[in-house]
Amino acid sequence: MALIFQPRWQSRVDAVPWRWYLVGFPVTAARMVLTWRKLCQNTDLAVSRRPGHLLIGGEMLVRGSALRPEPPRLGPIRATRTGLTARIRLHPGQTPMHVLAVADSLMHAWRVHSVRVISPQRGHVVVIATAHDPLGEHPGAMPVHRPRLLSARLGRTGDGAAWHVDFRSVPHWLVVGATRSGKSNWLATLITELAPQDVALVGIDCKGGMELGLFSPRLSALAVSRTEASRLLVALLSEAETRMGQCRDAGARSIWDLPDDDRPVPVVVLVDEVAELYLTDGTREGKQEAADCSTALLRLGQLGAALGLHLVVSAQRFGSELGPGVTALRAQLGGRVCHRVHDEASAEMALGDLSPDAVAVVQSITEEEQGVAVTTMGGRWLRARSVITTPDDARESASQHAHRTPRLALTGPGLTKGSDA
Ligand SMILES: Nc1ncnc2c1ncn2[C@@H]1O[C@H](COP(=O)(O)OP(=O)(O)OP(=O)(O)O)[C@@H](O)[C@H]1O
Repeated sequence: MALIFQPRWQSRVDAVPWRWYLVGFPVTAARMVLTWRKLCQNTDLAVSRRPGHLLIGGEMLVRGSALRPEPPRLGPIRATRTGLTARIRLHPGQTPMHVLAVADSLMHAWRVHSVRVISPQRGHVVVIATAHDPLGEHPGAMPVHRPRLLSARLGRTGDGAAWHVDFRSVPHWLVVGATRSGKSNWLATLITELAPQDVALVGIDCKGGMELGLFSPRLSALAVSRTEASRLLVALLSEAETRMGQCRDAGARSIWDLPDDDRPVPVVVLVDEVAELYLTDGTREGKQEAADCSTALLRLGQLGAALGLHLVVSAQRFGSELGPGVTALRAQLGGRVCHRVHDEASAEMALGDLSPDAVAVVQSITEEEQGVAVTTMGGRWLRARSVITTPDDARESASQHAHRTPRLALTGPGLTKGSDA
């Protein structure tokens, strides 16, 4: 394999979107200035002013400027890496909602991919335009970065920023998507990002371990059937109780308040296709196992955040039809990622309780947009796309970081230990 060394300055220069700065931006800015008056007239953003002087005599005489609708003042237009920003001074009586209402017209007139409107100061709005859909391109490899513990960079968001998942701020996640929508790739990217960190990874993959088995060397435990999953979840609950006792003895409210040397390793529990845990074969044992799994997952969701036990649950559908406890578990999974889904109900289950607007956006994701998802971030929703992690990348990362796999006292009889799977 030939290694090509590239100086750091050169990679920085290559990363600058020169074409946009030199050609795209000047053309778009000129288009904005030239079409501004007409655009405002057509969208009712322009308002008519009274003429300057009005004099009425015996024989009527009217003086003053003709009634000409005045557009709001378009301030400086600045280029950004992904598009541009422009400041607009509103007329008296106008609010940011007036500009927001015509965002679609701005998008078409300026020929940009999307337009957002924010109001950093009363009487002004800033329009943020994105030139091209950053999620439409192949996401490519992510630049090397030093992740914060329990944080992972998964790809890019629709406004061109890095897509981060941080378990310290959002402890549990639900990942929904139809088949071939990109859920497994998302999980694989997450695991690849967490693998170099001092974190224990535990897998539950009741489809025989076909997805998470790739990461066996880096998993502290892997359950590949519902019976194993039920035992593993019980073992995790007893780990939660041990941690609770440890925190209680030290007078700490969470493991993060414990001294560094005493702090137990954070655990991320990854559940691939959670429906497999809930579906029963009708037997008494099957029903009992499903109920045990449901209760244990719910308790982990309720207790885990402070104890460094985190859940990532992936599902094609995640609704009350799976069984009792699902809606309560969903309420614990504050982080949401919803890929393309088959029906509105699935989008509603994933995002409806957090953001009704996002449900419509999920339904616009096409089959070609594999890996594109709508996610919640800092109280708002965003479109985002994960980078591609191939099975080879997954295997390589797992074996490269296998030595970091913490030993947890979780493996009971019948449980598949990660490195033996
Ligand atoms: N971020 C992405 N960008 C481009 N292609 C992607 C992305 N994520 C996934 N894909 C492609 O989409 C296909 C399906 O992805 P994946 O296996 O992750 O879907 P899935 O939702 O897990 O499907 P299933 O439920 O059937 O396992 C793969 O061929 C993968 O290469």
